[in-house]
Amino acid sequence: MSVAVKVKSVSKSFNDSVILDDISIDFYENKIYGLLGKNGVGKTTLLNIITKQLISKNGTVEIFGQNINENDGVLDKLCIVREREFPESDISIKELFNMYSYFYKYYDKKLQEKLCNYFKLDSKKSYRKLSRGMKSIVSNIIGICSNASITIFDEPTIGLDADNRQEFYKILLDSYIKNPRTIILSTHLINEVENLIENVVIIHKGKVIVDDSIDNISQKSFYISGDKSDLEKLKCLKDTKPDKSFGSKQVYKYYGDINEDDLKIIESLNINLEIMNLQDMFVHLTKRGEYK
Ligand SMILES: Nc1ncnc2c1ncn2[C@@H]1O[C@H](COP(=O)(O)OP(=O)(O)OP(=O)(O)O)[C@@H](O)[C@H]1O
Repeated sequence: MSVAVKVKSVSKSFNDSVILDDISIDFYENKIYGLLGKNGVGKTTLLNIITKQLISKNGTVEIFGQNINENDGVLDKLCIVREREFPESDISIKELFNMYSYFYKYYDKKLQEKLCNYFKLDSKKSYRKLSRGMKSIVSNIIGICSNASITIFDEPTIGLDADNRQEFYKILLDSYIKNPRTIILSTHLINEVENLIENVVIIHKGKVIVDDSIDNISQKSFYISGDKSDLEKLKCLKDTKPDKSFGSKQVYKYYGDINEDDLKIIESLNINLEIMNLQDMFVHLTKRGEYK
């Protein structure tokens, strides 16, 4: 499997505040990634560096093995869309679509028309006059129809109602099945993408703290519950606090490998092990100190 985007030792600071600290990530070809992180962690900054809209202090970005600073041409393989991508000029939606269809070699005009009808988008309308949600729909149509080898959606469902959010993910998956490519979804709405993404990258405090497949992650993410006196015997929970306590019962969230000794204790005592969902795992790994 070849690497579509290679981020190697990238760092970025703004006004002496380190946002990305020596980050390295391989985004593989034809996989769907979830890029996750709390507000202000640097997801957009990273995407801007990958798309050369921002220069990093050090490190390199390669697209299909080509350094973006040495070969501008490789950026043609990449499409990034976000709600605020387009200037607030009086350009019509149709003109915007035409611009993109001209730029992307495999742009799917037929699908664009189908999606415009489906979302009741009048392409003669000025982009500026669209609602926030409709602007997101325009961006998403461009991203899907671009058929770019690497397509990046930065918060694609901002402003969309629940129905349109579901529809977007369905259409994206359908398009991906017909034409597999590397898709990076940067989002806060983790529950929505959990069944769509194959790999997860989590950025926290300037570092990549998780870069793994959903399958591997689900084998390491657990709710562990039982009697306090039994749970105290587990080494993996040492120095951690329970998430919930009810009388003598406790529930812990745990991310990591469980050693053989702990597994034996779990089996022999009445300790319950359940797979934790991605959102809870994310919150668990990125939680801040107690609010006082
Ligand atoms: N041009 C800039 N000048 C100064 N600071 C910036 C600039 N761009 C981003 N930042 C700061 O860098 C940090 C990371 O911002 P970024 O937009 O990359 O975060 P994010 O993870 O995408 O956040 P969110 O999820 O809230 O959109 C923030 O503290 C932001 O204020």
